Amino acid sequence: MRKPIIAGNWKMNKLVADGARFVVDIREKVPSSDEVDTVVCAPFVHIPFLSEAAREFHVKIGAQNMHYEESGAFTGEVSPKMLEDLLVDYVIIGHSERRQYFNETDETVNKKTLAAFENNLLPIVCVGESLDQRENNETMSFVEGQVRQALDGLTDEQAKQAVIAYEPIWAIGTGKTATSEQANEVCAHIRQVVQDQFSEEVAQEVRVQYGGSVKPDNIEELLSQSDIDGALVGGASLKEDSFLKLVEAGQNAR
Ligand SMILES: O=C(CO)COP(=O)(O)O
Repeated sequence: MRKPIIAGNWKMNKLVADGARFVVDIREKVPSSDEVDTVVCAPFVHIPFLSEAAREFHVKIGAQNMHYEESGAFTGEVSPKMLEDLLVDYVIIGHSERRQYFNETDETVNKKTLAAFENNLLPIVCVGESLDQRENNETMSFVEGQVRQALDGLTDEQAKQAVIAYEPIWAIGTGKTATSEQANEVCAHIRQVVQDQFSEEVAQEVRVQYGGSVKPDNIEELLSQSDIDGALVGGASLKEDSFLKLVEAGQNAR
């Protein structure tokens, strides 16, 4: 049985004091990580405080990006070693906003995914098609290509621990959620791709999240699907009460 994983992606929101208040407010209300993994993916400037505030509680802290090199002349970048040093647990890799606005490619996504494991970070690898691709029936082949390239070179043990977030671009921040059947169909396909690339055992363990306009009132339906193991949530993760409802749905989904 795969443990549900609910991750909030704050994107470029919240000042440090607001982020700090958020985690201090929720940390005692978050259920045990035996039941559900609860992750807050915050901008880098929040991370030193948040990882300290979350320690000894069941909130895990994630970054939203990183470089793949451990150090060097890469002005403005943050390395996986730096995140490991701050006891960060997860890192989002290849979010569609990074692919769209910051030249993230399948090749850099792969390098970052490998670098995450080398530095004791768990990657949340984002994949998903555009509206054009969906309308042209390219969803399955496009997502398959993204998954294969992202996970290329991982060992079976690493692939089992990876999290893959299926986020159709047309459903992000638009209020348009994929129907739970549409989302499940692609998540099941992703699992099949992982099975072909690695093994059935890996495919049964890898966790696949759905992301794109997930809210307290649609999450239960999404998590009731056979191949959706969690959610990666933007807008609805920014308020404490709404985020806690999402986490509660994750806890009840087991
Ligand atoms: O991009 C997302 C999470 O990474 C989804 O964002 P929304 O939940 O705001 O649609």
